[in-house]
Amino acid sequence: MKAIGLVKSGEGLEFKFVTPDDKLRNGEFVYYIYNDRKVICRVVKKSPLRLYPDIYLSKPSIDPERIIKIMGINKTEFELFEVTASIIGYYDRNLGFVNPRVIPKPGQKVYLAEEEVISETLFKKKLGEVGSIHIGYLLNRDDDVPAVLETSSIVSEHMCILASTGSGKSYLAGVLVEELLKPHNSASVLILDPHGEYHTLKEIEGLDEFRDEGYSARVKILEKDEIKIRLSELEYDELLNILPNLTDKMEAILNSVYRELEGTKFTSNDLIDAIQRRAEDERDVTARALSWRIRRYIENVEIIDDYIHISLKDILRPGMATVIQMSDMGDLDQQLLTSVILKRILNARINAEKGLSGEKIEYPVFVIVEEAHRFASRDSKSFEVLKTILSEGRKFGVGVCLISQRPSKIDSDILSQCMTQIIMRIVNPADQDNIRDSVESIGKDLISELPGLTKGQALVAGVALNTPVLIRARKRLTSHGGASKNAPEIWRRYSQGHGYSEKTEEIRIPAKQRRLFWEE
Ligand SMILES: Nc1ncnc2c1ncn2[C@@H]1O[C@H](COP(=O)(O)OP(=O)(O)OP(=O)(O)O)[C@@H](O)[C@H]1O
Repeated sequence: MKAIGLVKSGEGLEFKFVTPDDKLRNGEFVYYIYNDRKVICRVVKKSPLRLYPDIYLSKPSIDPERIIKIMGINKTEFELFEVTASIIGYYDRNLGFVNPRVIPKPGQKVYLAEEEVISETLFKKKLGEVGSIHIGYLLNRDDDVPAVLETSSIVSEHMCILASTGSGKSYLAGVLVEELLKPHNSASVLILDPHGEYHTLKEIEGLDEFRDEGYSARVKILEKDEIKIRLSELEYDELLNILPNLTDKMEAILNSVYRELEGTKFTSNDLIDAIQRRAEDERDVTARALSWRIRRYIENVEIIDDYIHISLKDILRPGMATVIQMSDMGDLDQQLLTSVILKRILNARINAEKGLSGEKIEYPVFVIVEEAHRFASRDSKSFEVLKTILSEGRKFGVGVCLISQRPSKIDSDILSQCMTQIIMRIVNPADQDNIRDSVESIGKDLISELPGLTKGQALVAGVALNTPVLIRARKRLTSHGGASKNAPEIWRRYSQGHGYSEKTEEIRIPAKQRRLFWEE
């Protein structure tokens, strides 16, 4: 235990101490002793104790240190810092952080929190422990002090990764999936990937870190043609959403035929036949117009099929991540698919937990939704189901990680249910305000760090750890599928006649993995 400074004064929940340590940074953790307990504090401000008089600084050609020497002033005074620290509290296993409400006395020693103190107090889980996620390292340390999240908290109480574009969100999400697929988690993960950034996770299958006795993590990549939703699985509102400009009369007919066929595995022809049966005669304009719309629109939505249906058991399994690549789909298809899949996952979990009949998934599931503002805004077709999962999913073990560069577009009720937040560099002022409002647990001092973060750095807060920390993401074990393109490099290769090939090797999907659906 080595003291780094002595307390100067204090008030309320903050105190000041003086230190010669020029490496101590904002956000760093220090402690003082109270009743034999280590009271953890966060450095929130640091400034030189004594400033050089302006006159010394007016001549850049003369080193101010020389002037001080000539004048016989003690130089060390100018090398001391006054640091303001905010008290977090001592850590109690049952109560969490307890603020002793006693500020340290002037002259009392302040210590830099050692790695063991940090891992015991800031994080709920130890590195490599069952149910732990090694997300990165503390940002304010030169040495690698691991930052660890608790898996069960993110699955039961959801999380979000928010940042401006290019800040490293999907890179970090890749780290998260890697951790979830390590043997000590063996999670069941589904990734809804609208940009095709996660296929490189397939490399996991070739790495030793994801194997253990009897365990070997799997990653499935599903492309557009491999994903189908049976028409009869759509709810009435979803069906209505696909058919534009229905008159009231058409809507009334559609509603009544839907109710008639509900619960059966009906096809678009069954719908049309039922409409015709209701028509007054063969020339009934409304029935003909409605039938035409069904042929024109429903049969054109590529992911909807009369017979084939994606089987949840094929895509959700412990120790497996499935990436649904939606990059070749239109917006409507992406939202419908998200809505239907999430609804079925929730229902299958409810069925399993409550012992009801129907499709069941017996284990918790973690779903990563990239570009979440497109799926969790009020006008999205998948809004309702996401809202339900975010508010009720915890009871049934359906966890969600929302990833977005436009958090202000995500419905605030949904965002406020993400009880663990990873926030990276955010430049847009509207998004900064939105985060300040929706993330109560983070103090102003930490929010003010956001614009200054660089790629891969993040503020992590919420229930998966004991107190907010600034981190740098750990290095990925797999390559990153969303790496920024180096345009001049590519142009030069082309112009020099070498052509261009991505560095990342093509990820081969084994033939047996294509057997994903069942046909009835
Ligand atoms: N921790 C990191 N270490 C090294 N490189 C990183 C790290 N995080 C991100 N990068 C690199 O930065 C670039 C942008 O990262 P990433 O694709 O994760 O950003 P993003 O926030 O998801 O952007 P977008 O919103 O455009 O999808 C990539 O080239 C990635 O390889």
